[in-house]
Amino acid sequence: MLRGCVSLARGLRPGLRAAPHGAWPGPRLAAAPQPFWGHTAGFSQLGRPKDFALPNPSWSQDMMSLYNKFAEMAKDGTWKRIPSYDRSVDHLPERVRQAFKEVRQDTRFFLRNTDAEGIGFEYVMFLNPTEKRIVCLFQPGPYLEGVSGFAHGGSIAAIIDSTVGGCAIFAAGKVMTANLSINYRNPIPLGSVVLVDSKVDRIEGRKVFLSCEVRNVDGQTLHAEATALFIQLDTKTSQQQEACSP
Ligand SMILES: CCCCCCCC/C=C\CCCCCCCC(=O)SCCNC(=O)CCNC(=O)[C@H](O)C(C)(C)COP(=O)(O)OP(=O)(O)OC[C@H]1O[C@@H](n2cnc3c(N)ncnc32)[C@H](O)[C@@H]1OP(=O)(O)O
Repeated sequence: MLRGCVSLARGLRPGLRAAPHGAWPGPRLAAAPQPFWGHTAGFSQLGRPKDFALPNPSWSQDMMSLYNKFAEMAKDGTWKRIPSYDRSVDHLPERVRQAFKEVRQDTRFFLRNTDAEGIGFEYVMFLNPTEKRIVCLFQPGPYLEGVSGFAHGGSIAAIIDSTVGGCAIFAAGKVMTANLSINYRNPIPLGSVVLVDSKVDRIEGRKVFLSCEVRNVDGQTLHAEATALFIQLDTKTSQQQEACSP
């Protein structure tokens, strides 16, 4: 099974290649609380608060097996684990966060909206900078229920949006989702593990086009497939591989 997972992670999307990165505040948001994911620039975790994208006791054997496999592949730099925090601003490198000292303190990143382990979004993302691709290992907990026993479609959309969003940020800096189109093919059982495999297809001016597949661990079941369009908000901050620097 694990072999299947790895081949899935490596070869699921042979057509998908390459990309850079970035983040957000848009012109229309200038007067609003500053959004920020723009800086792909540093998936760094120096001096950061709790990193949620690390194993915890709620992770199933499948989740751990996949995590260990990707961690192994990360040793040569092919893949990079993306740290994950409970506030969006904490994803920014220190030098960038300094500019956000005035942002409100009561916010919470949607996918990390609970401290309890295992009941909500359990996930970890790995970035392949060369392929401009992010694979997210996702274990939906019981608080994500939609149809009895299965993950709510909105929660699936959220994890897809964030995974392709990570790719778009990496490729283009400050971005926002303009379009997300999802075909739900098979329900995702709560507590199971799926791979959300996303990549940048192409960039045309400010438009970043991406695609994504959600499959089970052996790759045989397609749970969902999606396409997305992200719009780059600030071309001046566009960066390419800087985000990959440690
Ligand atoms: C969080 C921590 C991150 C840390 C980073 C590292 C860690 C990575 C890990 C994890 C990453 C997590 C990432 C999360 C990701 C979540 C993202 C969201 O959910 S965003 C919320 C939902 N989206 C909105 O609320 C947008 C609302 N819409 C707007 O604000 C605007 O419409 C916007 C900015 C999208 C575009 O507005 P304009 O004024 O800048 O640009 P215009 O001129 O309208 O469009 C530009 C071009 O794009 C086309 N376009 C725009 N929208 C389109 C659409 N829906 N479909 C097709 N084309 C569209 C237009 O036709 C135009 O094309 P022509 O230049 O004329 O060829």
